[in-house]
Amino acid sequence: GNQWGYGKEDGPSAWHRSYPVAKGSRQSPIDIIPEQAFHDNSLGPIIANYDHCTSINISNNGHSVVVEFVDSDNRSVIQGGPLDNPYRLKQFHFHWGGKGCDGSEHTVAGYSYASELHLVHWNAVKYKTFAEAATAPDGLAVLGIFLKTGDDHRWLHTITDALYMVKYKGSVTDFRGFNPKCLLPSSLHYWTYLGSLTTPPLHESVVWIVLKQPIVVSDKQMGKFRTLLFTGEEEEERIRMENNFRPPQPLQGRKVRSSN
Ligand SMILES: CCCCCNS(=O)(=O)c1cc(S(N)(=O)=O)ccc1C(=O)O
Ligand SMILES: [Zn+2]
Repeated sequence: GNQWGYGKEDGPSAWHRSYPVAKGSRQSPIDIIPEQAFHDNSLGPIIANYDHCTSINISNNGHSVVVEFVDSDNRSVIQGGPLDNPYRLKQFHFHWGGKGCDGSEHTVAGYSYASELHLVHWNAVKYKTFAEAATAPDGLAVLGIFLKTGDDHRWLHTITDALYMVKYKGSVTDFRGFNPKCLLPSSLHYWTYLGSLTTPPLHESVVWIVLKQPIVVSDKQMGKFRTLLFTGEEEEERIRMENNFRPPQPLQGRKVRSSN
């Protein structure tokens, strides 16, 4: 089957065996070097219209914790910036490290953050389904937001307080009325480049928009992510969900652009 993970045997260095695109020319994440990014004045601001979003549930898929949204219309979209049209919000999830270790996927001049939030959107103007968009070169737009540790994040509690209900792989529970705009930093300045999913199937279908300003969360809140398990309730072995991040991949001559 498609069992992949973040362990020694099934982790990122082994993914290429089942997913040869892992060695492709536009893989993610990458190390972003701010001084080498191209300031593109034609890059407008990112506009996230999440006020009419409808969250459905929160789940543990064995790789991360995921909040899914209704994406049957354009009620919650991201547009502007490098995007030619609105992209629909489908889900968001996180990547994080272990106790005291950082776990972001993108790095900034070699610097890792504690965690990285990914808001996944798809191009419903050009493609009929998410699955079709997920394999198209301009099919997905993922908004990446760094998390650094410090004070408590006022709104992240809504998520961390629900994690005990999705401790085990395969668990899902209702999660209504959550608006992810409360997880955005005050500045929407960003870097953007063409890349891929950072988990199998690693499709090279993502326009990445990585915000420069991290949000601040507490160590305690990060610790709650690490109470999740990679393993299911029925499994004997309990493996703590942590270090679920792919390391930076070769830039292969790609240009990283920077908004003002
Ligand atoms: C049809 C196959 C699509 C698989 C990708 N699904 S996804 O929601 O875009 C996704 C993106 C990402 S990522 N890190 O944004 O590339 C990670 C996991 C998933 C997931 O499947 O949960
Ligand atoms: Zn992700």
